[in-house]
Parts: sequence; C-alpha cells; structure tokens
Amino acid sequence: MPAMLTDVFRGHPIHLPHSHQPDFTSLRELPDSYSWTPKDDILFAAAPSPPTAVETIPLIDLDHPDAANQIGHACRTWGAFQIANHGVPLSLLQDVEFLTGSLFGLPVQRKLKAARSDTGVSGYGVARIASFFNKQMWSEGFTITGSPLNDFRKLWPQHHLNYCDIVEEYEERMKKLASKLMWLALNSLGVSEEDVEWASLNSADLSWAQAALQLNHYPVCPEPDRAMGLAAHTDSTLLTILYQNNTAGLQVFRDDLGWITVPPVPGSLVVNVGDLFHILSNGLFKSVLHRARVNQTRARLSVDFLWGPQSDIKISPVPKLVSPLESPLYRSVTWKKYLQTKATHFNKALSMIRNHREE
Ligand SMILES: C=C1C[C@]23C[C@H]1CC[C@H]2[C@@]12CCC[C@@](C)(C(=O)O1)[C@H]2[C@@H]3C(=O)O
Ligand SMILES: O=C(O)CCC(=O)C(=O)O
Ligand SMILES: [Fe+2]
Repeated sequence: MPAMLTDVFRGHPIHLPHSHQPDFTSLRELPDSYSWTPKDDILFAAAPSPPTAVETIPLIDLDHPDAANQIGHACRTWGAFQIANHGVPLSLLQDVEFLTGSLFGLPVQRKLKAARSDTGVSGYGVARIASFFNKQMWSEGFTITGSPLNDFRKLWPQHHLNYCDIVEEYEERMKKLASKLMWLALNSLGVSEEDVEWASLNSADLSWAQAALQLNHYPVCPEPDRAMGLAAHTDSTLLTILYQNNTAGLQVFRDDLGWITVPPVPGSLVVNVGDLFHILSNGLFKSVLHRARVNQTRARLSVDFLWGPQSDIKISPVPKLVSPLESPLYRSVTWKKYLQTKATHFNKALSMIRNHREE
C-alpha cells in the first residue's frame, strides 16, 4: 500500500493563533480580526467583476459529443467549468449536503472532539492556508482522508456508520468521474494512455489515485463585504470537483476580467484544474485562483473532492506537450512533496519547481 496523505504534514505543523472559531451566530458586527483589507490579501479588492460582466465559466454537458474539446478549452482559458449529466445521482449529492449541514450544526464542543491536530490532515478546523494570512476566515472546515470512521464516531456516537457509507459512496463516484474528466481533457490535447504510464485508462483500476474530501461551512455574516470565506488560493490537486449548495460564493480569478462568481446550477458540479494538472499539461491547463465569499442572509455549504495521484508517483510534464527545442516547464514532483512545499511556501510553490529558461 503506498503511503496515504495522512502523514504528509508530519514535518510541517501549523500553529494557528486561533484554534477554533467564535460562535458565529452571536456576532452582530464583524470583529476586527475578521475584517479584510487589500493589505491582508493583495487580490482582496482586485477588479471585482463589473456588473455588466455576464461571462462566467462554461456549463458543459458530459453527454455532448464534443464534451472533450469543450473541457479542454475550459481548462486552457478558465481552469474551471461546471458539468451537467455527470452521472452522480442527485440523491447522493443531497445526502452529502445533509451530512455536511448536520456536521457543522453540531455544538462546537462536539466538533472539537474531532479537531485536526497541528500535524494532521483529517478533522475539524480552519483551512490549512489560514496560517499564511493575518486575518481570519469566515468559515469552518472538516477534512477527510482515508476512512472517516474514527472521527465520525466522535461526532455522532449513534449514526456514524450511515454517514461513513455516504462518504464512501461519494468518494467512489467522484474518483471515477475525476479520472474520466482527466482523460477527456488530456485527449483534447492529443495525449493518450501510452503517454501517461502511471495512470490507467481502465476505469476499474483507479488505485493510482487518492483523494481528500473537504467539507466547508460559511455561516451567515453580518458584514460580508469586509469578510473572506476562504482566501484566494489554487488547489494542489490534479483536479478538484466541488459541490456547492444553492448559495453563490465561489469566485474564480481571470487576469483580464477580475473575480467572477460561479453561479450555483442545481444538480451540477464545479470542476477546477489544480497545480499538478497544470504541471502535467506543461502549463497548458490553468491552475485557477479561486476563493469563497460569504453573504448576509444564507449559510453556504460546499463539498470539495480534492483528487491527485498516490503519494509516490512522480508528476512531470507529458513529453508530447514539450517542444523538442525546449526543456519542460516544470521539474518532476510527487503530490506529497508538492503539498509539503506548499505548506511552507504557499503560492510560491509552483514557481519553485519551475525550470527557469535562460535567455
Ligand atoms: C490534499 C490536500 C489538499 C489541501 C491540503 C490537503 C488536505 C486539504 C486540502 C485543502 C482544502 C481547502 C483549500 C486548501 C488550499 C487547504 O488549505 O486545504 C486545500 C489543500 C490544497 O489543495 O493544497
Ligand atoms: O467553498 C468553495 O466554494 C471553495 C472551496 C475550496 O476552494 C476548497 O475547499 O479548496
Ligand atoms: Fe480550493
């Protein structure tokens, strides 16, 4: 069994000044520690999309005969898209949303029984990237790697087995979907199975992949314009598949357009390119900068399936996508090593493994 991501942060503990959230519901005013300005994140106020901007990431029908090209195009221009007809039953999406709402609805003392440790990946807490910012984010999260059994037993002494089944089924479905999406995107570049030997085309064998599930809760916020749900970041994954409840909040960044809101489309899923897919595609696919905003009237829930290769697999640009006269844009890296680089250098991680060309 290849090592799981569970021990990836063993040598990279985070020490957050704030170990858990205040009782969000009792606050009438935004505390200073939650009030963001451009000083706290240079992109905080960057080019909010003009009210006339109607453009957003495409919604792609996976049953459409041209889906591969549409996905390839979206990966190159936006680094993100939504999908319909993805084959994941609506009832399963609803079950996962219910589980997420039920988890964050527990009393804080109960949630803290499953708190993430300084060196751990799984459990309840603030997003790992919180350590890179001076201000706190208006959200709480729960990360699952491997079996959720131990943590779920602490959260729900009675019903944990039902919830474990839901997570297991969700992860199974998502794994198959993610690999299908990766191949559609690669095929659009003329890359096929022989070109990526570690990833099998056979959908029955997905043992080369692994994933983490990140549940997010963005409570109603008294002053949403000054608050930040989840600060701007890229995911370290190959691909990430996100389910959002029927409340807007996710935004993606485009250099030419600024921050663009991804409207919730009931039953659809949001897919985004992560740093490893950017590396694999030799920079052709865009690892999209994204963030989550909050609002004054509705709590928002999201379920993020973060998908990548097993920890010992080395990812490097597909040779076919590298021009014979140039060196690959990136050096090879494992997911584990990359997460560790990101844990210390955050958004400089990609440039640290880039081959800088002379001349
Ligand atoms: C497998 C992963 C991927 C992680 C780290 C680890 C477990 C949790 C993931 C997230 C989820 C929330 C955003 C992010 C940026 C974060 O802070 O934690 C993600 C990060 C990454 O994509 O780098
Ligand atoms: O909640 C969202 O819409 C974004 C979540 C996210 O980016 C993440 O969990 O990595
Ligand atoms: Fe993300």
